Amino acid sequence: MPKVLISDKMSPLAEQTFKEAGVEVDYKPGMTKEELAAVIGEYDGLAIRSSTKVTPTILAAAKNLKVIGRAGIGVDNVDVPAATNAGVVVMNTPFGNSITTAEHAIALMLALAREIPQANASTHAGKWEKSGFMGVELTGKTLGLIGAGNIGSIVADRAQGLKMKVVAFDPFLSAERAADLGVAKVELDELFKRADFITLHTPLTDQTRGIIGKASFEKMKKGVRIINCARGGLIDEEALKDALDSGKVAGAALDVFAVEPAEANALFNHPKVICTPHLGASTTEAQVNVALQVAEQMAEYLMTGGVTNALNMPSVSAEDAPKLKPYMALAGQIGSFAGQLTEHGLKKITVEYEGHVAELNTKPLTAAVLQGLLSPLMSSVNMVNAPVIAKERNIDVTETKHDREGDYQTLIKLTVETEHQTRTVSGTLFANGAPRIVEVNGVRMEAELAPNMLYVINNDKPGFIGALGTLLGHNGVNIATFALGRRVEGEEAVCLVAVDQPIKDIVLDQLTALAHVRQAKKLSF
Ligand SMILES: NC(=O)C1=CN([C@@H]2O[C@H](COP(=O)(O)OP(=O)(O)OC[C@H]3O[C@@H](n4cnc5c(N)ncnc54)[C@H](O)[C@@H]3O)[C@@H](O)[C@H]2O)C=CC1
Ligand SMILES: O=C(O)C(=O)COP(=O)(O)O
Repeated sequence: MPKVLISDKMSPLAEQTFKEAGVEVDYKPGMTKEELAAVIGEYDGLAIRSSTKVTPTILAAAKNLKVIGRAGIGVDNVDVPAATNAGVVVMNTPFGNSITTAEHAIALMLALAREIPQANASTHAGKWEKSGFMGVELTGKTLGLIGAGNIGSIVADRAQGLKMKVVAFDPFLSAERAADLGVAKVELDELFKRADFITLHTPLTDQTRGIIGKASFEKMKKGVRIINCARGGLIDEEALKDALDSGKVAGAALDVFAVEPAEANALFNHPKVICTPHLGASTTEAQVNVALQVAEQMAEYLMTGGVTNALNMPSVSAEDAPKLKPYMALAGQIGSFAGQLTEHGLKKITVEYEGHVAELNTKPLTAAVLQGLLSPLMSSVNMVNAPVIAKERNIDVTETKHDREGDYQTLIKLTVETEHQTRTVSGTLFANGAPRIVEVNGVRMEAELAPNMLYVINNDKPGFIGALGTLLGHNGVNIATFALGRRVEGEEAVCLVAVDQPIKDIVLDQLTALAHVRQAKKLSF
């Protein structure tokens, strides 16, 4: 039974959902990083929010880990490239808390406009400062939206309900989408120039870190108000403090901070700053959504291989997972077959899908082909990291689907180009789901792959098969199945032999020395 650790505070529904799906679960929020490193080796899955930091050290200790599930959106607390290299799927729940977070941004904008937290504190203190809190109206004001994705779009919609004009900067926002949202797509400097309020809704990346800094404040309107419910590192906090002190910025509302938990911060206690402790996603509704969804997604992956909302692997629906399963085995075998024969640097890999298989989601199959192909050549390759490894090594990977009717109802063909040669191998599935190799280097055959196999290229001459059988027999190796094919009579032939005993190197040397043998290799599956 797979075992999952929930290491951040999460709705009890997550635990319940795991149990109902047949997954063992431990709920231990608030562990130190040392405590986490000490226990993570026991688990197949790790469910987190934003507190747990999944570092390379944690991943190195996570010997059994297969999936990390983020009950929420941002995964900047997970070293995703390190997880990918370790073959761990990272998934999030991209929509479960978006409405709630957008509402928090709107709430902070209203609170900023009317200084509600400050007025509240003053009134509780018995000061009755009626003239001390002169606010501004939102109606007719311009809201500058940095990032118009899921949350930014909801903020734009709600802001228009408040009769604001919305301008958006998002390099990936199309003109059509901007028109649908009713926002004006602008460049960042133009946004700074026009906005009365600015709200941030981008992930924290190398491009967005410090997107609001010293130089940006100089381009803004005097009296601008800034809201950040995305990630702390997006704003240079020191520069913001200076801009608040100079009066350039009239107020800032921050839910997120460069360092969290933020127990000390240059902006704390500033009279123009409103703070909440990363509460954007903290509503009953959002926490139910993300807890249920993350547990369902993780359990599905661990129990069926279905993949939803993964950041480092193609999706596989629960419906597709059983259909893909026999093809995964075939794809892996074809890849492994070619990989075991590869002796030179890989340049180009083409995977062609024909017939029934072409109607399926072939992305995971290509990943399985790559895993099979690269595994004999390097250690620790799996479906998650194989496409990344291929890319890092400049191996050109192409996937093609053919509509055409071929000789087989379903076929996967792999072409591998190395610095020295091109090799092909094709396979099909029989009606019972059993994989068969049906072509090698243009030679047709029908071979079932077994744990111990011999691959021989020989001249198509009388006497060869007899000599091979005699040699194996003399060495106590029993032949289980024998597949043979050739393109042209008397020329090159390919022979695939399944044997019941592993073949010793000395037998392979004798075989290579037989007349008419061009190449002989042991293969294992
Ligand atoms: N405070 C909180 O509790 C919560 C914070 N968040 C954070 O909110 C942020 C936004 O989340 P979503 O809207 O769901 O993400 P999303 O992925 O749907 O949208 C992000 C948008 O940012 C845009 N973007 C990327 N690079 C950009 C750049 N250099 N300049 C301008 N725009 C850029 C993208 O094109 C995309 O449209 C994330 O950082 C997420 O972690 C999300 C949920 C709760
Ligand atoms: O979903 C996100 O990106 C969030 O920032 C929410 O964080 P949390 O789960 O509340 O710690």
